[in-house]
Amino acid sequence: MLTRSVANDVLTVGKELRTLADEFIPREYQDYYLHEMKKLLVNKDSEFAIVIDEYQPQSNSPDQMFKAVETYLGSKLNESGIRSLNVCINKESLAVRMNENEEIIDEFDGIQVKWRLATDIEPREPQSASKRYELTFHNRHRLMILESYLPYILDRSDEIKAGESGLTLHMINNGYPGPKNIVLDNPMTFETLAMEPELKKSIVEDLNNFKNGKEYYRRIGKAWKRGYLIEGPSGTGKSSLIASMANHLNYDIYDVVLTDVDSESLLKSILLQIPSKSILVFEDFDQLQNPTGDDKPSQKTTFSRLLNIMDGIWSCSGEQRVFVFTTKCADKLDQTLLRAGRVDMHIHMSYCTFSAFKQLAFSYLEVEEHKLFERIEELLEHVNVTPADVAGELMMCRNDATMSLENLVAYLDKKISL
Ligand SMILES: Nc1ncnc2c1ncn2[C@@H]1O[C@H](COP(=O)(O)OP(=O)(O)OP(=O)(O)O)[C@@H](O)[C@H]1O
Repeated sequence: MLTRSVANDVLTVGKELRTLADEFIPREYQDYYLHEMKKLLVNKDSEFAIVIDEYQPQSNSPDQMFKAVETYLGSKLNESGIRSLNVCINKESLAVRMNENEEIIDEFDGIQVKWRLATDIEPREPQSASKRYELTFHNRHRLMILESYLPYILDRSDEIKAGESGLTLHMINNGYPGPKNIVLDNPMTFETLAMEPELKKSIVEDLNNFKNGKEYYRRIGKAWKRGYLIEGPSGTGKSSLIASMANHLNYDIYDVVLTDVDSESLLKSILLQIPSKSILVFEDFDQLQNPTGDDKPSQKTTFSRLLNIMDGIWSCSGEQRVFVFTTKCADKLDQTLLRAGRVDMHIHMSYCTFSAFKQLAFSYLEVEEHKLFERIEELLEHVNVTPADVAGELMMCRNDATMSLENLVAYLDKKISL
C-alpha cells in the first residue's frame, strides 16, 4: 500500500494558475485572484490521499488490502447511489464491483471519505493495466484513517467473506498459480471430521489461539505463523483435516507443489505471492528431503532449505499464515528439522478407532447407539482400517443402518482373516 499526498499535484496546478494570471488577468485584479487561489490551495492542501495498488512490485498475487477494499466497497454499492456497476461471476455467484472512475462516499465515525477506482494503462502494454483504489479525506483525519478506518475495512471484509460460501483452493505449480483456482467446496468441518475428541479439541483450541493471537505474537516478537505436521497413512483424513482447518479459519488453501522448484529465488517468489490468511499445504513433503546431503546445482530444493527460507521470509511479517506439511510416515523425517518454532504441532491421524467410528456412524447413518457397536469396537481393536474404508462401507446401504453396520462387520471380519 502506498501513501502519497496530493499536495504536489495541487502545487503544480497552482503554478499553472499563476502563469495564467500573469498572461490573462489584468494587473489590478491579480492580487485578488492570487489571494482567492491561495485559499483554494490551503483547502486543497489539507486533502490527503492514500493509494492502494492492486499489485505490489515483484508480486503476482493481489494485495491483501486491495482485496479487502474491493470486498468492503462491494458491500456498500447498493447504498452508494453510483450510476454504473461492474458485474462478474466470483466463486460461482454474482459479484458487483465499482466501475473505473466511479466514486463512493463512505462515512466512518462521522468522517466522510471518498473512494475512487482508477486504472493505469501502460501505452506499450495495454493488457497489463493495473488498478488502484484512491482514498481521499481531510488531512486532520490521517491518523484515525490509518489506525482505525483501514483496520476496520480489513475486519469487515473478513466478516463479509465469512458470510459468503466458498473458499478457494489455489494450485501453485512450478512457481505460479495453476491455470485454474478451484472453489473449495469441501464441506468437511470439525463437526464431521472423525478423530479422537481430545485431539480434535486441542487442534481447534490451537487454531483459535492462533487466529486471535495478533497481540500475543506482536508482544513476543514472533512472526504470526503456525506450522502443523499431519502424519498418517492414506485415507486417515489428512486432507479432510486441512479442509476442516480452512473452513474453521475461513482461509484459502494454497497447495504448493515443490518438486519442480529447483531454484531458491523461485521458491522465494512463490512464498511471497501467498497472501495473508492462507493455509499453505506441502503434501508428502518428506519427498523433498535430501538424504544423501548431495548438493549438486541441479538438486531439487531440500526440505531444510525450504524451512530456512520460510523462517527468513516470514520472520518479519505481521501477517497470518498457517503452513501444513503432510507425510504418510514421520519416521522417515529428520527430526532436527521439526524443532519447535518450525512445526508447532505434530498431529498423528490414526487408523479408525471406535470413537472415530461412532462419529462416522452418526454422520453417515444418524445412529448414536446400535447393538452391533460392541462387536465393531472389538473388531477395530484388532484390525487396521482407515476412516475412509469405514466411510466407504457405511455409504453403501445408507438408508438401512442395520444392513450398513452388518456390511461393515463382514468387511472387518474379512480383513482379520486375511
Ligand atoms: N477422519 C475422517 N473423518 C471423516 N471422514 C474421513 C476421515 N478420513 C477419511 N475420511 C473420508 O475418506 C475420504 C478420503 O480421506 P482423505 O483424502 O482426507 O485422506 P488422506 O489421509 O488425505 O489420504 P491421502 O494420503 O491418500 O491423500 C474423505 O473424503 C472422507 O470422506
